[in-house]
Amino acid sequence: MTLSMDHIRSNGHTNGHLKKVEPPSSPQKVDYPRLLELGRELLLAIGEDPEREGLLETPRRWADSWREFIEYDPGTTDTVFETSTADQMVTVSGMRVSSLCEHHLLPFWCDVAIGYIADGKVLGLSKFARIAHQFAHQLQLQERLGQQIADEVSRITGTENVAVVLKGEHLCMTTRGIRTPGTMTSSVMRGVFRDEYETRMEFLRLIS
Ligand SMILES: Nc1nc2c(ncn2[C@@H]2O[C@H](COP(=O)(O)OP(=O)(O)OP(=O)(O)O)[C@@H](O)[C@H]2O)c(=O)[nH]1
Ligand SMILES: [Zn+2]
Repeated sequence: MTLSMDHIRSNGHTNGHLKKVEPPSSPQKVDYPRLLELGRELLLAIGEDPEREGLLETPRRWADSWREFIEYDPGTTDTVFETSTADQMVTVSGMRVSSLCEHHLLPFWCDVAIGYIADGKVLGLSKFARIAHQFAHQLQLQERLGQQIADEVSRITGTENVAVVLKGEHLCMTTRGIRTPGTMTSSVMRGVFRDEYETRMEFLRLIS
C-alpha cells in the first residue's frame, strides 16, 4: 500500500466538514493453542531444541506475549467534559508507545504528540495516551498509526482541528537490513492545523 502525505492529510475531512469515523472495533482475540504450537514450530524451524531446559517455557511465553499485545485493552478512552472553551490549543506530547511493524513483525516505538482545539468538548488528559496505545497494539505502519489516532481524537471530541506528530524508531531498520539507526517523523494535520500556517507553527513549537 502506498501512502502519500496528501492522502494522509486529506483523510478524515471532506470540504471542511467532519467525516463520520466509525469507532474502532474491539480488540482481536488470538488463537492461543495455535500460538503455542507455532512457538514450538518456530524453535524447530531455526534449528533449536524445544526440549532443552532454557526453552521449555519459551513457546508459552511467546504465546503470552502475542496475547498481551493483540488483546490489549485500552480501558475507557472517551471521557469528555462539556465546556465553552473554543479557543485553547491543547497539546499532549512525549507519549511513548510501542508497536509492531507489519512487514517484519519487529518492534517500533514512537513518541506521540497530539494537539487539538476543543469545540465544546474537552477530552480527559489520560485518554490521549490510551488512544495512542490502543492503535499501537496491532500490526502497524507508523503513518497509519498517526492517522488512526487523529481519527479517534476527532471522533470523540467532535472537532476536525486535530494534529498528530509521531517520531519513531524501527528495529527493522536499526537491527536488520540496512542496520542504520534513524528517526522517522510523520505528521497528520487536520482542519486549522493544516490550513493555518501560524496555528501549525504554534503547535510544532509547543511540542518541540
Ligand atoms: N513508511 C513506512 N515504512 C516502514 C514502516 N515500517 C517498516 N517500513 C519499511 O517497509 C519496507 C519494506 O520493504 P521491503 O523491500 O518489502 O522489505 P525488505 O527487503 O525487508 O526491506 P529492507 O528493510 O530495506 O531490508 C522497508 O523499507 C521498511 O523500512 C513504517 O511504519 N512506515
Ligand atoms: Zn518493518
